Amino acid sequence: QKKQSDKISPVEQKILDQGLVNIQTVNPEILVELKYATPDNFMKKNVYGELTHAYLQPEMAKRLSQASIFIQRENPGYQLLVYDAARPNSAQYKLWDALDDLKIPARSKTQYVADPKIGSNHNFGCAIDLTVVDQNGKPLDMGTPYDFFGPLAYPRSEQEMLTQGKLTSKQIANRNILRKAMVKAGFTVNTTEWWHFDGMSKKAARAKYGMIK
Ligand SMILES: C[C@@H](N)C(=O)N[C@H](C)C(=O)O
Ligand SMILES: [Zn+2]
Repeated sequence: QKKQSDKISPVEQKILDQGLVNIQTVNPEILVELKYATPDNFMKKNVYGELTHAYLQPEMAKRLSQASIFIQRENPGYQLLVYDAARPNSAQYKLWDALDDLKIPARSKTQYVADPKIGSNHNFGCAIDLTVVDQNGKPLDMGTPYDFFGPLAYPRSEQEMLTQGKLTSKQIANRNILRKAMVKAGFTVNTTEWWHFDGMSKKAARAKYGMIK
């Protein structure tokens, strides 16, 4: 992973002013590759501008740090790699609109991107997208890439995918390494995205925190 610049941009200063923290200041062992701040994402463009660090609410960052410590203790050499954390609601609209270009039917859109009018837990600094890397810094094989929008990525469909020979037991075991650490730290699993974890319900996040615009 590339060394991130230490410079704090105005958009990031606003996020810090809302009380969020840079997760790498809480635990520098957590790796970050903010996909939406690069063209390497499903929209093939940077939609984050000068937001290049991963921010979370302090209690979420603390829990993520616990998950990282757990992963490293149980699997020496492995580390968490964060793909996304706090996401401005303005970017949520861009993700939502981009699903139309992928021809995702309107009725299925919320399985993959939360409706920006309601807001995603990412918009409150209470959700994380991440994977695990091995001792060589290589992401574990989870059966699909990040933001693969379809049943192969659904935790709820893993047994079916295994039976159909579309996922291997090793790929499911790799997902379980990530899930075990995140659940132990108090996060909940998303049924349609193996990489996405929530720290609380959307209702609770909205009641407790302000939206990142
Ligand atoms: C788009 C994907 N990375 C994601 O985070 N989806 C969830 C459902 C969200 O937008 O909250
Ligand atoms: Zn997510």
